[in-house]
Amino acid sequence: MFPVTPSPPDVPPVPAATPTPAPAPASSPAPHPSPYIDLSRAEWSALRDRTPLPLTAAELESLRGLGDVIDLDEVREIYLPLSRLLNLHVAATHQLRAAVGSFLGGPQPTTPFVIGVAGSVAVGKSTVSRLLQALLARWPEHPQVARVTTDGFLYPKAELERRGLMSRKGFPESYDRRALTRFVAEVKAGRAEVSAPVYSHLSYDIVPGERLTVRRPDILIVEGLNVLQPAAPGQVGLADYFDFSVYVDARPADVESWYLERFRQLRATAFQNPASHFHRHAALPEDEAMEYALTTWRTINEPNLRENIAPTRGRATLVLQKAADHSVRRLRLRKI
Ligand SMILES: Nc1ncnc2c1ncn2[C@@H]1O[C@H](COP(=O)(O)OP(=O)(O)OP(=O)(O)O)[C@@H](O)[C@H]1O
Ligand SMILES: CC(C)(CO)[C@@H](O)C(=O)NCCC(=O)O
Repeated sequence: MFPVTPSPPDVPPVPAATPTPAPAPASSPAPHPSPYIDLSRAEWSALRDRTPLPLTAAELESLRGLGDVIDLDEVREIYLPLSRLLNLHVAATHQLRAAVGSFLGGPQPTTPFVIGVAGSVAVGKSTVSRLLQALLARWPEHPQVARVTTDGFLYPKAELERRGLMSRKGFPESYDRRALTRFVAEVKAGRAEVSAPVYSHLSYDIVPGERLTVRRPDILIVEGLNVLQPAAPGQVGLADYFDFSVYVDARPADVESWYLERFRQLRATAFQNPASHFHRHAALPEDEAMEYALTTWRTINEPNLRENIAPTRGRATLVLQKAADHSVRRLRLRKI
C-alpha cells in the first residue's frame, strides 16, 4: 500500500493515474515440462493386475493386525502396486551396484535400500509406513524391512524446554538432526547394528534408556515430518541417503479434521491412562479439550506444515494425494 497524502479541503482528489500496461510479450514462455508422471486412481489401480505377488484373502485380513483402520480395497488398489514399484527399484539398484562394481573392478557391498516417508502431522505417514513395511516384507528379495520414525530424534522434553522449543515441537530445530542423519548414514553404510532413541506419545517425551536397534535390513523406512528438508549448503542431509521417497499429501483442512478426530479418539483410549501426558484432557469437557487440540493444530502443526513440510513435496519420488476419506485420488511419480 502506498501512503495516502490527505487532499487539502475543497480540492477534488486527483484521480489515480492509470498505469501504462507493460507491453505484452510476443508469446508467453512455455511452462517447464513437469518432472512427474501424473496418474489418476483408476490408472494406478489398474496396475494391480500386473503385480506378480497378489495378496491372498488371509494375508489381507492379517494386515488388520497392524491395528490401523485401512480399507482393504485401498491396500489392493494403491499399496500393493506401490510395493511392486518399490520392489522394481530395489532390483534395479542391485543391478546398478553390480554394474558399478564391474566398472570399479570389484564387487561393491550391498547396502540397505532406504525409503523416506514425509508429510504433515496426522496425514497418515505411520499408517502408510506400517503398511509398506508389511507388504514389502512379503517379497522374497527383501524380507527384512525395518522402520524408524524421526520422533526418536526429537530433543527430550527437558532439552526442548531449555531451548524454548516446547511450542515448536516437530519444527526442524526441535530434532537432533545431526544424530538422525548419522543414524541413517550408518545403516546405509551397512553397519551390523545401529540404534536409535525411542519416543513415547504417552509420555510426550524420549524414553530414557530405551533404544530401537536396526540390524542390516534389506530395506529401511524412515518416516517423519521433515525427512525431505534440504541440507544446509555444503552439508550432507538425510534425504541424500534416500533411494526413494514418498510424500503423503492432503488438503490442510482434511488433515486438520484427521488430527482433531484422532485427538477425540485418544481421549477415550490412550489419554485415560494416568501416565499419559494428556491425561487431564480425558477428564475435561469435550468442547474444552477439542478447543485445546484445535489451538495446537493452528499454532504448531499447521504452521509447520505450511512453512517447512509442504515446501519439500516437490523433492519426493512419489506424491500420494489423499481425499477427505483417506483414499488416494492421484499419484505423481517422478520421471526417471
Ligand atoms: N488409510 C487410512 N484410512 C483410514 N484412516 C487413516 C488412514 N491413514 C491414517 N488414518 C487415520 O488418520 C490419523 C493419522 O494417521 P497416522 O497416525 O498414521 O498419521 P501420522 O502422519 O503418522 O501422524 P504423526 O505425525 O502425528 O505421527 C489416524 O487417526 C489414523 O487412524
Ligand atoms: C511428535 C510429533 C512432532 C510428530 O509426530 C507430533 O505428534 C507432535 O507432538 N506435535 C506437537 C504438537 C502436538 O501435540 O500435536
